[in-house]
Amino acid sequence: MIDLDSQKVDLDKIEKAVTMILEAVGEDPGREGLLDTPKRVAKMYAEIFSGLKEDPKEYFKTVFHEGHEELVLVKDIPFYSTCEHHLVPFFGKAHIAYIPRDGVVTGLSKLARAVETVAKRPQLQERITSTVADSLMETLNPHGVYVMIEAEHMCMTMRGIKKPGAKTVTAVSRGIFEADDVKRAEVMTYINMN
Ligand SMILES: Nc1nc2c(ncn2[C@@H]2O[C@H](COP(=O)(O)OP(=O)(O)OP(=O)(O)O)[C@@H](O)[C@H]2O)c(=O)[nH]1
Ligand SMILES: [Zn+2]
Repeated sequence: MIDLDSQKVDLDKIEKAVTMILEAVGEDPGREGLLDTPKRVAKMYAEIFSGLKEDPKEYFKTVFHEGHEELVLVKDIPFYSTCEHHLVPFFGKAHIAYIPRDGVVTGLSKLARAVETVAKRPQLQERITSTVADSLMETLNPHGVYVMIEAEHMCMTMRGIKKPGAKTVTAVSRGIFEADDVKRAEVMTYINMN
């Protein structure tokens, strides 16, 4: 499904950059505890940015014909992403709803896989929200898609304005959810339900 050859990340380049950062902040990259750090960080970046060369739309090619034309909602999907402005984490939960057209549904896990792929890039919360919604609209052509993401940004918590606990909510409505206030209110009720 995904071309693994295109996944190559320049680990050596990251290692050199991390060594330079350590030197620049006044650390000694040669001390015992830091010896393997550039290598570890390179591996970590390859992992947390692995979504850059993946296409979330690929997942929605797994479809079933179920005759179900009512709401499908997968909620509370945990995710971890990286803020593109500061390269520190932001994390939270994604909720994805859609109303299938002609009974075409995708695998439930594929919704979570799409979030995972899109989150594993240098990101903005708004872009994760709209990319997931648009990928689903473009592949499944459902009557509508509603995506809501709630997250805490470490760049607002551990540095800068330092407001731990502040939550950012982003939501995107496509298709019927844009036009139909009742449908949108219904899905928001389900998302807020325990
Ligand atoms: N819209 C949006 N902004 C984000 C996201 N993640 C981080 N930011 C913001 O990006 C902005 C970058 O602002 P700058 O003034 O360029 O950078 P800065 O001086 O480090 O800003 P402060 O965080 O206010 O200290 C900050 O306001 C962050 O809160 C996100 O997912 N979406
Ligand atoms: Zn940030």
